[in-house]
Amino acid sequence: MEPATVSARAPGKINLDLRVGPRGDGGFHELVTVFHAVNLWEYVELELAAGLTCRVDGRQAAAVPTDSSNLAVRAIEELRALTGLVEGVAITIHKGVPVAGGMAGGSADAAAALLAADQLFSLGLPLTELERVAARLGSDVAFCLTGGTALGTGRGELLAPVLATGALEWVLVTHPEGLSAGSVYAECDRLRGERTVPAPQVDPLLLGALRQGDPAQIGPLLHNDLQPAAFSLLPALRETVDIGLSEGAVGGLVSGSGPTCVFLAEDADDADDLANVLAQRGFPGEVLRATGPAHAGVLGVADVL
Ligand SMILES: C[C@@](CO)(OP(=O)(O)O)[C@H](O)COP(=O)(O)OP(=O)(O)OC[C@H]1O[C@@H](n2ccc(N)nc2=O)[C@H](O)[C@@H]1O
Ligand SMILES: Nc1ncnc2c1ncn2[C@@H]1O[C@H](COP(=O)(O)OP(=O)(O)O)[C@@H](O)[C@H]1O
Repeated sequence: MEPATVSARAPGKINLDLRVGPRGDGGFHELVTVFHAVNLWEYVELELAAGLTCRVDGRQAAAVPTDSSNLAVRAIEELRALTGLVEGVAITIHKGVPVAGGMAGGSADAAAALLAADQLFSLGLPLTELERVAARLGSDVAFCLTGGTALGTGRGELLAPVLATGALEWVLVTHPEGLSAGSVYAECDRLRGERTVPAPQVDPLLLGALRQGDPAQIGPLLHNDLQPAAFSLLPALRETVDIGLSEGAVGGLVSGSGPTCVFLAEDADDADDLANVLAQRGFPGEVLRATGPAHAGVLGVADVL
């Protein structure tokens, strides 16, 4: 008997290093990025049902579409096209990652839906095949299938492991206004103007620091080429980053296309202290604690038939 319900979870991410090359012909930019998943989770439950439906609850759920533009719905549709599946599925998403926050929450939903569907329908697809499907859904989806700490190249969808040790302790400051990745890349292009942009390269010092697992070394090496564009579109973010750094973070920056700002602390106690201090500063968004690396996975099979 096939299980009737399967749940999976996938983490949100921070870009520890995001190097943006020139805009390519397809409109996408060549990237080199160090992805780092943290324990803010997207939970996706799939249940055998008639038709394909989607329900969303949790953080900022009202801002998430439930129609065929939802990335988890698109993930199931892509799998159906690939495998010839005809069964219907009811999708329930529980959001923990800020929406349009530069932390890949929608991508995590797509990734968790792929992991759960593979189990629900006993597809047994290899990771490489799931990554191919993921890449058709968005640049960050392939990383969200596994999480951890990884090097992304191409549009961000080509992955290689990064040798990283230890846990990293983060404080996150969200922003109530979302930023779309497309508009931030466009702003990055506008700010660059006619300047020649070199091929992107990861900072080897950061890779060395991650191997050591030393936050004090890692902090000053955090880098995001999209940060000036995010500051240009939402100037208040500059002050948020400055405040986090002045309150004792060992590093801080905008995550991906923003607007979430992330701060690295020396250890868990320092991160708790920093979170308490930042919570008093009256930012318009939330102050959250997170730890990385975090890993995606199928949670459990509930055989309710
Ligand atoms: C900026 C990053 C950094 O990890 O993450 P977020 O901040 O969105 O989480 C990613 O590159 C975003 O990935 P994702 O959000 O999956 O983007 P996609 O849906 O693939 O693309 C949305 C739009 O972003 C732009 N885009 C995306 C990836 C890339 N390498 N070059 C681009 O120029 C394109 O304009 C594209 O139409
Ligand atoms: N399952 C989903 N969860 C969140 N957003 C989604 C989802 N499916 C589609 N979207 C759309 O994608 C946009 C960006 O999503 P998200 O992944 O949260 O942010 P980011 O690209 O900044 O990491 C949202 O504004 C929303 O309209």
